[in-house]
Amino acid sequence: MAAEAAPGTAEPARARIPDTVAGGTTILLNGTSSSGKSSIAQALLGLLDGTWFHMPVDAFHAMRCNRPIADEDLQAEIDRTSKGFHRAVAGMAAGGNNLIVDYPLSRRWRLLDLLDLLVLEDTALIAVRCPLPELERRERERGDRQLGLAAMQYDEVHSHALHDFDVDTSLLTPEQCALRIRDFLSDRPRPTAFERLRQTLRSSD
Ligand SMILES: Nc1ncnc2c1ncn2[C@@H]1O[C@H](COP(=O)(O)OP(=O)(O)OP(=O)(O)O)[C@@H](O)[C@H]1O
Repeated sequence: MAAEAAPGTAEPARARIPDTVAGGTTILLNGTSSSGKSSIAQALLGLLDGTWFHMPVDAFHAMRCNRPIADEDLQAEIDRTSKGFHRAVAGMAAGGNNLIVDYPLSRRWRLLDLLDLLVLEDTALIAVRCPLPELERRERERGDRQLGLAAMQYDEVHSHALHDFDVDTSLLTPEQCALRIRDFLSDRPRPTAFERLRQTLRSSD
């Protein structure tokens, strides 16, 4: 696809930043590794009206150079990438884009940071749930994830308890989950989970 729809003006003084209306929707799929976030995101891309972007945090980790990282530096490296990812998501949303964000809130600071960056009323927080034995079965079957990763994330990922909508991928296919999320989006209650979480988790600020 062309990167430009039509040539822009060559005259710098006449250049204008396009007035893209913000107010797109951000769907945040929060679940452990192997819970089925990417599969649901792919199904949603084919289902939702309008233009949507799938933003998985994995794509940002994949951009990193291959230089080895010392064990003691690994967490700082992951945190830096996560922090940058949050701001990239917020930037795409600020441009007026609709987003499907595929991301485990496996550390509390990630949620707190996103509560400060995203437009609370435009964000739909979806819990992608799956029982641990099934997650471990998927991990073994796919073979491309560290064994035990889902178990490590399991307790923290949904620990703030509050979401706008839940799906259980041990009971539904990705397509069924996507259909339910689409139906939920067509009539979203307010305040959103993000609005309520901001109120409770940030009330001491
Ligand atoms: N609803 C489902 N029912 C059965 N299997 C599923 C379902 N959703 C995903 N899977 C399988 O589980 C595995 C992980 O799926 P997926 O990559 O979508 O998860 P993920 O949450 O994005 O994982 P990660 O965060 O590790 O990238 C895949 O092998 C996929 O086929």
